[in-house]
Formats: sequence, structure tokens, C-alpha cells
Amino acid sequence: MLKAISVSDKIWWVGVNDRKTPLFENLWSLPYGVSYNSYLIDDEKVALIDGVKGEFFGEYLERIQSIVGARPVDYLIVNHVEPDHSSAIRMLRQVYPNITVVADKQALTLIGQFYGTSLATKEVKDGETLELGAHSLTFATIPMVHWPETMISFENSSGIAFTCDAFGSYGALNGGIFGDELDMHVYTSEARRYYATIVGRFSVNVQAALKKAAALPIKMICPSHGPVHRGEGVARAVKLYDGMSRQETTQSAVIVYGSMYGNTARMAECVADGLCRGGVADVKVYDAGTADLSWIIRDAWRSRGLALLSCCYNMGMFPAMMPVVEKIDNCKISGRVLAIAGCYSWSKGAELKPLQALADKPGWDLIENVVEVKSCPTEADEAALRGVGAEMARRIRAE
Ligand SMILES: Cc1cc2nc3c(=O)[nH]c(=O)nc-3n(C[C@H](O)[C@H](O)[C@H](O)COP(=O)(O)O)c2cc1C
Repeated sequence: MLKAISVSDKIWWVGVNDRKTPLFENLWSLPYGVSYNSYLIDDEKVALIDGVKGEFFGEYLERIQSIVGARPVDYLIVNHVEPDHSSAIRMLRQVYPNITVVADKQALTLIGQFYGTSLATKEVKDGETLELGAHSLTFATIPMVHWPETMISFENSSGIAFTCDAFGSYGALNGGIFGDELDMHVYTSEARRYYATIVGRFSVNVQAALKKAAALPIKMICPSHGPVHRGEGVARAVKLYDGMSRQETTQSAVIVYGSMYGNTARMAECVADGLCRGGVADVKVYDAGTADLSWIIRDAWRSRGLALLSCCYNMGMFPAMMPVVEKIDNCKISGRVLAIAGCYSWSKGAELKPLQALADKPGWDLIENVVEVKSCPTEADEAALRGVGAEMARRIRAE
């Protein structure tokens, strides 16, 4: 029988690990899987905080019943309605017909839309407290992190903040649930990838949420994906989150290129060479045709330099570069040193309109020399591209 894992006095992790879904949101790769964390407070009233994806209901119920046995669950606290946390509602209400869903107004509207209106519900407002017995939960709404209805549930006796997607990470939980009993090297990288792909666009709201959370005496952070942060891990998690939401960058660069026959790839090598000679050692080079977009975005999120190169394809940019540019734009990456370049054979130029449009948006520090190569880079082109890399290195290191 699968068992719940103790988080604190009478507070349990009853989540599940998903090692079979290949793509999160059917978009973002899951090489290490993902966990859907749900927590149970076993008190006079029994409360679940956040649910799991419906298809894992069997394991979920085993863990719940390993604590409560045949006793009913009174409340399901919904901090966020996205179906990876809420779709088990369909089965939960069959096992626990009297369960009351506790959420803010917008969340209850969404729950009605997804699961019908037959559920018993209790609307809670920002700052309101729900008594469970020895435990009580105070709710803090954090709109648009990353849906409009999101909130943090703060348990007053233990100082635990249940933050749902905020502070979340990809990566299934390999035995332990606490950061101090797991290989955080992997989870920190996966937290960065989760942030960049899922939450990054909403960084302004994350900053507001962090300010609000700072007023709470938080001793432990229990997110809905990935490790639980306790002890010194709490400050580390907050520091990482604060830095990511301020788009804090390191002296590093990401080069992404789209190339069919290797000529644009050669151009990218020259930019990388220039960056390295210019003193930037942390350089990641990605082929847009084969690279995983989530890795590109993860690295672009923390890198001060970004170089985008495309060959010309049917009077436009190479198709595989389009999602890269769209995601960079959509998640509002900005404030970086940017280089753009292209390769073409018979048009008037390399047809870099989407890259130019990105560069024209506020906040980018564009390197003026936009190198456009005819078919295959000449020695002079290669020198110019090395120069672009060197200039990027100079600007990266100057900041
Ligand atoms: C299917 C296809 C479409 C192309 N469309 C254009 C085009 O519209 N205009 C142009 O100048 N070159 C076009 N080219 C030429 C390439 O952009 C050019 O050969 C370039 O050197 C390819 O770079 P790569 O080696 O990095 O793939 C096209 C090539 C292919 C294979």
C-alpha cells in the first residue's frame, strides 16, 4: 500500500509521481517526470490542499486512506484550478459525496465550468481563515500566478505555506519529498525550466505575490510540484524565485540557430567563438530544428546574451525558429544583449522580419551589426560574426 509522507504534525504529503506523461501541458518535456503534490491535514476537520491529475486517483486515494482510513474528507482547498491539480475532483466527490470545495470566487466559477455545479462549495476571501481544529488556514490571493484565481493557503500552527504552482518544479520526487533529502542540483535546474515555461510571463505578479508572502511567518513551503522546502531551503527557494521573477541574469549567452544545410550553423559557431574569446565561458548553442524549446527558454531566462540566427526559407524565417521567437516574446524575456543574423541565397536579404520585430520591442540592447550572409559565410562574414560575439561578450561583461 502506498503511504502518506509526514510533512509536519498531522500534516501529510499525499501526492503522486507521474513518470509516464511525456509533455507537461502537452508542451514541455518531462525527462525526470513531475509530481502532483497534494497535502492532507488530519484534524477535527480533514482537509486536502490541492488535488492531483485524475488518472492518478487510485494512488492518491491509497495515500489519503493510509491516514484517514474510512473517515471522510471534509474539505478540498483549491489554490489553483488547472486540471493537473483539480481533475481528481470527479472521483473525489464519488468517494466523499459530502466534501466541500474551498476556493476563492473566481476559482469556484472555474470549478463550476470544469466539473459542474453539484459540488458543495465554500467561498473564501483574501485574508480569511478556515478553522480545522488545532490547525487553521489563512488564504492569501495571488492573482495571475499563473491563472487569475490562484492563492496561497497558510497554515498558522506550523508556518507552512501551501503555494501551489508558485515555487514549483518539474521532476518526480525520488523517494524523499524535502529538498534536503533530494539531489537539488537536478530540481533547481528543473525549477528554472518550470519557471521559464509556465510562470515567467507573469513575473510582475510573482513579485507582488512575494511581497505579500513576505508578511507571513513562513517556515516551510509546500508547492504543488517538486520538492518541499524547509529549514535553510526556504530562504534559498525564495532567493531563487525572487531572482527569476526579476529576470536576474548571469554572464552567459544562448545562441539559437535555424539551419538546413549547415551554413547558418557555421555562423553560430563563429558567434560562439567570439563570445568565448571575449571572456564569456558559459555559452549554450541550440539548433532550433532539434533542440527542446523548454531548455532554450530555461537558459535564455538566466542569460544576459541572446543570439538568434536563421537561414531564409520560402521568403521568410526558418520555421523552427518561429516558436523560439514566439515563446521569448510571449514570456516577456527582455533587457538582454541581442544579436540577430541570417543566411539567404536569392532574396533581397535574409528575411529576418520576426527577429527585427522582436529587436524593435523595448528593452533589448541590439548589436547594430546584423550580419546577412549569402549562401555560405565568407572569411569576411566569419570575422564579422566573431566580432558580433566579441561585442556581445563586451556588453555582457560590462553590466
Ligand atoms: C526549401 C528552401 C527554401 C528556401 N527559400 C529561400 C528564399 O525564399 N530566399 C532565399 O534567399 N533563399 C532561400 N533558400 C536558400 C537558403 O536560405 C540558403 O541556401 C542558405 O544558405 C541555407 O542556409 P543553411 O545552410 O543554414 O540551411 C531556401 C532554401 C531551401 C532549401
